Amino acid sequence: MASKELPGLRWGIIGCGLISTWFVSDLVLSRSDAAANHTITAVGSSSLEKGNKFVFENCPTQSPAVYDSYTDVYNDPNVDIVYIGTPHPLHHKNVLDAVAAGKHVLCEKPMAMDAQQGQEMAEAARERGVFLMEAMWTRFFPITKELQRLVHEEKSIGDVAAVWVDFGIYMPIKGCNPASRTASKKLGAGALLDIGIYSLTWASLVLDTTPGATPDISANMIFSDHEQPDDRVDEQTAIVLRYPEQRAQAICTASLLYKTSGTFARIEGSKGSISVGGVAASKPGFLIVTPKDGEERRIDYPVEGMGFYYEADAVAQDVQAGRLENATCPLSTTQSMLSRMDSIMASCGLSYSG
Ligand SMILES: NC(=O)C1=CN([C@@H]2O[C@H](COP(=O)(O)OP(=O)(O)OC[C@H]3O[C@@H](n4cnc5c(N)ncnc54)[C@H](OP(=O)(O)O)[C@@H]3O)[C@@H](O)[C@H]2O)C=CC1
Ligand SMILES: O=C1OC[C@@H](O)[C@H](O)[C@H]1O
Repeated sequence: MASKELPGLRWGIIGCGLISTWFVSDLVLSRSDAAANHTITAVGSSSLEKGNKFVFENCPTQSPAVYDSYTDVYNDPNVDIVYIGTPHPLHHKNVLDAVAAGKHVLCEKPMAMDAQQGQEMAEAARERGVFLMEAMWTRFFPITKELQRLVHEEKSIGDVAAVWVDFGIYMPIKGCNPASRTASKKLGAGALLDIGIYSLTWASLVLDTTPGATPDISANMIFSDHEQPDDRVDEQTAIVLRYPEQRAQAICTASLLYKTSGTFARIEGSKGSISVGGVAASKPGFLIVTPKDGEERRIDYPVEGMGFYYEADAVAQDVQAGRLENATCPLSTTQSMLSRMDSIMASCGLSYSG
């Protein structure tokens, strides 16, 4: 009975790859704490066979229209919002096409390949009057909100002086299928854009306390060993962010050469420290709060499924309320992350253009 009062959202999914399988499985998960009702009404894929298999395997309780084109999803009147699960270099076109058809959009991370693309996408959505958000799901976990409350509201570790964040996943470029998005530069391969974005996000969650303020950034990359310099992408990236006014710094790393185990972030403050751990820096699971003059405590946050429904529920509430952006992941934040990645890539000599 109660679920009838929840906002309902009808999703069109484009791209039937890995992330879309995770996302729709979570959308259709039966949950006691659901804050929205999600229906998958359309799926767009490169082939009908792939689209039908995707539905059968990941959301068999749904009866979406399955199309062998993305355009049909954008034009389907039964779709409120398009979820974009294609490789990053396609996001710009996919978002602009969906927006032009008047659809709201949730687009996988990174929303764009650079800040200029991001700006164009944001402007297009604003002009068309539709909702747009980057699917930075990590920001929506209850544990992430609790960390922010502890650091910024309760000030449980005092003034923060340093943040370390590491996202390592064992996915060396040479071990991947050269045609896959995790190896091919044309499809956006590289550690910074794929996983470094999460390390930068955690640093931002803790240290971006003044709206519009930008840290000084320096960075270094270790590149894949392609023979042609133009084909190389970063296999490891190390970034230093300095916030001189706050007397604070962050060290953010991303690597495709090892898997980070357990704790992936540590925040040091004048009154103690907080460590954050979990499956990976994209999916946090526990906090360890260590006050200088108190007892250490560990707080666990188990989630059902993967946890993509937190962002999806938030989006459904925004759309129902007529908001065009989400307060937890506004377009200005996406833009700021894209600008930081632009400057990191430029300083390290990595370019995806052309
Ligand atoms: N939030 C998260 O935790 C995660 C986010 N991601 C993000 O999602 C995006 C997709 O990643 P992932 O699902 O791993 O990628 P996959 O390669 O597994 O899937 C991408 C899908 O995009 C479609 N596609 C359209 N054009 C192309 C093309 N030229 N080459 C390849 N695929 C194409 C294909 O679907 P079809 O044939 O059906 O059209 C393909 O299956 C990335 O931007 C990535 O950063 C990825 C993993 C986890
Ligand atoms: O969470 C993640 O882990 C694996 C990556 O390849 C992916 O894109 C990222 O979002």
